[in-house]
Amino acid sequence: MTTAPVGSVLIVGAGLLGASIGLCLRNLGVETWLRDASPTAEAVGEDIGAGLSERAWVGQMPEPQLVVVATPPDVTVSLVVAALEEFPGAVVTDVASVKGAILRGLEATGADLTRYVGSHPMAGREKSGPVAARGELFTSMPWVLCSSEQTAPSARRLVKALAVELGATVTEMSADEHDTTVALISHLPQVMSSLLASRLQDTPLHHLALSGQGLRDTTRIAGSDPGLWVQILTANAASIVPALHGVQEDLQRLISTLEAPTAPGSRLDVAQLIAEGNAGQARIPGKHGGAPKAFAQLTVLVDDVPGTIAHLLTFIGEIGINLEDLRLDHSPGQPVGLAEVSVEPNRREELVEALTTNGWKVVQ
Ligand SMILES: NC(=O)c1ccc[n+]([C@@H]2O[C@H](COP(=O)([O-])OP(=O)(O)OC[C@H]3O[C@@H](n4cnc5c(N)ncnc54)[C@H](O)[C@@H]3O)[C@@H](O)[C@H]2O)c1
Ligand SMILES: O=C(O)C(=O)C[C@]1(C(=O)O)C=C[C@@H](O)C=C1
Repeated sequence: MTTAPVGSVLIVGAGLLGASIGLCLRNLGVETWLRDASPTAEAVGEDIGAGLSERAWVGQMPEPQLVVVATPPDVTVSLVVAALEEFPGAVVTDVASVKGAILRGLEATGADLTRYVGSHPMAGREKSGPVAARGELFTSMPWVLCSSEQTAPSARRLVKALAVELGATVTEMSADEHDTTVALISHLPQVMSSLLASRLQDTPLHHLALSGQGLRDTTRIAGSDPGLWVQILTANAASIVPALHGVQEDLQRLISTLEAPTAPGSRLDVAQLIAEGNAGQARIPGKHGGAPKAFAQLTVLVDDVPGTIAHLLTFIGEIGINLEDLRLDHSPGQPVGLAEVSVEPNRREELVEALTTNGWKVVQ
């Protein structure tokens, strides 16, 4: 990709997102520098191989071709403006989870935004900081680009090339369309997960010990950073509130129905509500951003000893079957794990046979 960064890249904010971008760029051989308000985050970023710490290499950082601001949303406007001023030859992007408030904040400063492109990788984790960074975080994940009326085509091309180089799939839309979209597909899930998990605060531990995968699936992102999410939710409140009203209506409907569960029509109403969930869930696209696709699953029993999962994955690769997804679980109190493997439906039978013939125990 000829338009990908060939000069150096400066990442401002060496946390989860910044260090993940750095790890990936370094793997691609791009000279990458890290700047963080926290000296520790900057040093850890360098230690994990996400880039060179500006503090540790005083005066040695060249003028970057691209600056990526990967800090919390509430400091993003001032850092973008500062980067545009400090590096007059560089394109500047940010990766904040809200785009409208940031664009309006930037416009209000009167800064020349021809070299600025807002962006948002739709990939992340419920953890913060450089230690949680992953070089492959963006592989096959969507990355939204929000150019403004002022954005120069060359700036847009460079940031698009960055996302593509990091393995992401680029979608372009206005900042406002972005914010309405993420209110439903990212911000509402965070709120629902947090509200659900908050119900567990007083639950006795021996009750929680019975939790199955359902609770884990629906509460993973409840572990997210409150400091970051207070900024995201308040900055996008105007788009989130209508989505919350929709949930409120459905909740009220369910409460009323379950208050009279045997009344005529109640069972149908409950079934309808669950079916509406089925219909929504089936519309979520699969891997690679393609059309929704149902993969076939099978569960393999794996000994809880080092290297077993690696053996299993190598075996699947060697017989020429593409692993579409993998989920690991543990049998409570047992020295075995359960590896749930997803493959193309037409390869499932072949895989089950190959695994069983070669001594693996397929349990489902
Ligand atoms: N966490 C996610 O899943 C995710 C996904 C996509 C986008 N984002 C966006 O990416 C941005 C960063 O999120 P994160 O999860 O990496 O957070 P993080 O807390 O892991 O990292 C943020 C880093 O920014 C640094 N920082 C704060 N103020 C600074 C300043 N004034 N100057 C320089 N550095 C400063 C912090 O010290 C920290 O190291 C946010 O805007 C967030 O909305 C997050
Ligand atoms: O997987 C997760 O931990 C996330 O929720 C990441 C997620 C998302 O909603 O997809 C969360 C917020 C970001 O702005 C982008 C990505």
